[in-house]
Amino acid sequence: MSPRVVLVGPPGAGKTTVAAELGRRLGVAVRDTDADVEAREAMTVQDVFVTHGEARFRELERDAVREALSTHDGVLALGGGAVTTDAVRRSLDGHRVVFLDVSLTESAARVGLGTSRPLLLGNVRGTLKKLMDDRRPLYTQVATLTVVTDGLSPEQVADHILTELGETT
Ligand SMILES: Nc1ncnc2c1ncn2[C@@H]1O[C@H](COP(=O)(O)OP(=O)(O)O)[C@@H](O)[C@H]1O
Ligand SMILES: O=C(O)C1=C[C@@H](OP(=O)(O)O)[C@@H](O)[C@H](O)C1
Ligand SMILES: [Mg+2]
Repeated sequence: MSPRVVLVGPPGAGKTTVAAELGRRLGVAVRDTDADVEAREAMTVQDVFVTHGEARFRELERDAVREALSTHDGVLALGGGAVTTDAVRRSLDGHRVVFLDVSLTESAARVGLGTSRPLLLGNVRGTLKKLMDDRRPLYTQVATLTVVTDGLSPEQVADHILTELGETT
């Protein structure tokens, strides 16, 4: 069993939102590894970071990705930092992986000043810039398709992915 498509990309790229749209269009189930970690730990991602630290979050995330890649056959959204874990990148080999790309300006606007992304607390734009610069090679490495999402609605992003993947709904 393998997901129909896996979405990667930085915070604000629209992974969670576009996964839901793709799931609706394809009529398949949707999973998000952040939600899987939250369900397993019975706390928010933010609380996992505060209580157990980022290293523990990355282990839980790695396990959630492995589990979803082998048991889920719908659409799968990863957290933005999942690709920083070597084992996650290796596990994505052979899967259909879409990199949702986004500019710093648009990502910062989408993420806003909300506190739900613990890594972005404080200087949102500066932290996002460093994180996007550092991770770009990793997103590119795992992706089988890249979609630039600036100026597109989630529905338009989903359209584009379905067309590129040769899926008709
Ligand atoms: N293509 C888009 N255009 C405009 N806003 C978007 C788009 N995709 C997502 N958003 C908004 O940006 C925010 C972050 O989206 P989300 O799906 O949580 O991103 P991610 O999971 O990649 O961090 C949400 O408020 C969402 O409604
Ligand atoms: O970029 C990151 O390291 C993170 C992104 C978040 O997911 P989204 O990319 O869905 O916001 C979430 O996994 C956590 O806050 C860490
Ligand atoms: Mg998300």
